[in-house]
Amino acid sequence: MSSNAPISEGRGRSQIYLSTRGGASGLSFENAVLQGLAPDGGLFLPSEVPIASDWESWKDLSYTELAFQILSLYISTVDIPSEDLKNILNRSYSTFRAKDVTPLVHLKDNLYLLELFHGPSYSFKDCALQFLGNIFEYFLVRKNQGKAGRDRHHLTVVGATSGDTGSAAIYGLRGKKDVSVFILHPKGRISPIQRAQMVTVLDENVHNLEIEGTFDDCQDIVKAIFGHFDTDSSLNIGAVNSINWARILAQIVYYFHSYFQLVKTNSIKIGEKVRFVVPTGNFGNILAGYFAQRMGLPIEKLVVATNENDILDRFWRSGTYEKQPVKGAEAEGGLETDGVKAHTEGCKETLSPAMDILVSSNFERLMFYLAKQFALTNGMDDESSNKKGAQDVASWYQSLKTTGKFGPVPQDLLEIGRRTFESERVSDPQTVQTTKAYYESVGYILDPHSAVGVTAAERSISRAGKDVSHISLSTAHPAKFSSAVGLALEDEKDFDFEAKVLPEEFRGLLQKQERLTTVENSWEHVRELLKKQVEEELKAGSSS
Ligand SMILES: Cc1ncc(COP(=O)(O)O)c(C=O)c1O
Ligand SMILES: N[C@@H](CCOP(=O)(O)O)C(=O)O
Repeated sequence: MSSNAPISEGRGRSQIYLSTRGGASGLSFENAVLQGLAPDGGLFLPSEVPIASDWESWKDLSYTELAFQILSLYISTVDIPSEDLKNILNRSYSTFRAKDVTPLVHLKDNLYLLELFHGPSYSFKDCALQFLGNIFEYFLVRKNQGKAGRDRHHLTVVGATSGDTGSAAIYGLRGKKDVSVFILHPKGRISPIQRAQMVTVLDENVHNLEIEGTFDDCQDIVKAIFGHFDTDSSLNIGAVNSINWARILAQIVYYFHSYFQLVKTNSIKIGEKVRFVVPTGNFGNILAGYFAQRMGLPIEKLVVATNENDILDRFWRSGTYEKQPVKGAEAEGGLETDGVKAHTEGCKETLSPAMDILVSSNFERLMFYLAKQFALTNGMDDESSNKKGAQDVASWYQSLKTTGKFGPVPQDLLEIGRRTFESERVSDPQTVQTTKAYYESVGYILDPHSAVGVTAAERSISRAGKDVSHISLSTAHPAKFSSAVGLALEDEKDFDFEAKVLPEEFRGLLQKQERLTTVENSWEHVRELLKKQVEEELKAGSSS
């Protein structure tokens, strides 16, 4: 394993972090992870994407050995010594129910499904959040050695969820010392099981806040809190959403792992190109695929699969990134879902609620790279292209904030992106149809997000042909979305949700004791609540 990235300051440049908006550079992995969001509102990125020139030699590694090889390219041994990183990875994936961590299932012909939901909370978020929980703990233990009471570094984690990040983060951080966790979710807009997975966790360091609004409102509140936190505050705010670089990093692993699984079953020869299809909301999962490709994995295309909240699909078609109210549900034969069926302020409630997102955080990271590559093709050197990329991103995101849109971006820049990305928009009726079709033809029960992906994969196959293998990412277990799955399969003769879908862990969950707070849709309000609660926890901690 090696990286052809040049070395500076004794580390690979891929182990030093900068902000997409140019306001921060030279950060260590530890600082990038603990800060979460850059002070200029940008997102952290490695200064360079490492090329793994001998990635093929990783073929027979176990999931955690592979994770170690990949993560070592981005984390210096100063940040985490190798033995410690290996231990953290072993612990993070020991909680998964599948031996392979992320098994690959053959659906039909050249279509494979990558099951990412075998972690504790039954969604793909566990693949990164078990790891993030453990590295937060690792950094805190190191910082707090020999310290007591108020001198200890306390991390206040604030996250927004449309249903899955919340429970994965809570499971990764519950009961951990020196951490308080606050998770914001949109009231009535997540499935009953997703809600119960969060609000029935009664550990004292876990706080669920429900907001009258959409996921984007929750995400905006989180970003505002990061942007406005008083510098003299005792609170060190940490991020669990995919704005945190560690989330993206850990997700790169399963792109390589699933590729090797195809090689090992002789479905492809090593070096052959494949397509990945990714149900997309905040653009974190598919961005990890982009890193895998840049590192050398033979990916022909990454297919973005959106539901009817389709800002990304519209971007790939037009080059303009624009928040826009979607048409009425009735116009497309919209269907009642796990929550409310109406849509407010442009965000429609669909059968795949975790993807009901208007603005995709991580798209900013991709835009940085596209702007940078565009600048390189125009003759700029590496340093100037970094500056130009950051300037473009800062101005696009300023425009998004003030006008609700940016673009159209230059056509040549869009074409650079289109070399790697394609996109598909999948409606609710199409999601239902695919769920039914796969149940009837191969007996597989897809969750609605994975059904969005498989629908997009079928369209991609019709373009790319039968010779290109497709790996479609399955992002959640169907039991989390009983109404949507029931809606698709209720007429099937032998379908029995309780017997065929519901895991033991979910039985009785909806009847358990709950703890949550309803909060006004205002970041100032949430900040005050946070400060008060953390102060109480710190007082209790220093007196115990
Ligand atoms: C089940 C499920 N599928 C897909 C997505 C979209 O993933 P991403 O936000 O990484 O694009 C999410 C959440 O974001 C999710 O919870
Ligand atoms: N779908 C997510 C939304 C948050 O995305 P993240 O990947 O940025 O944490 C969820 O389920 O919460």
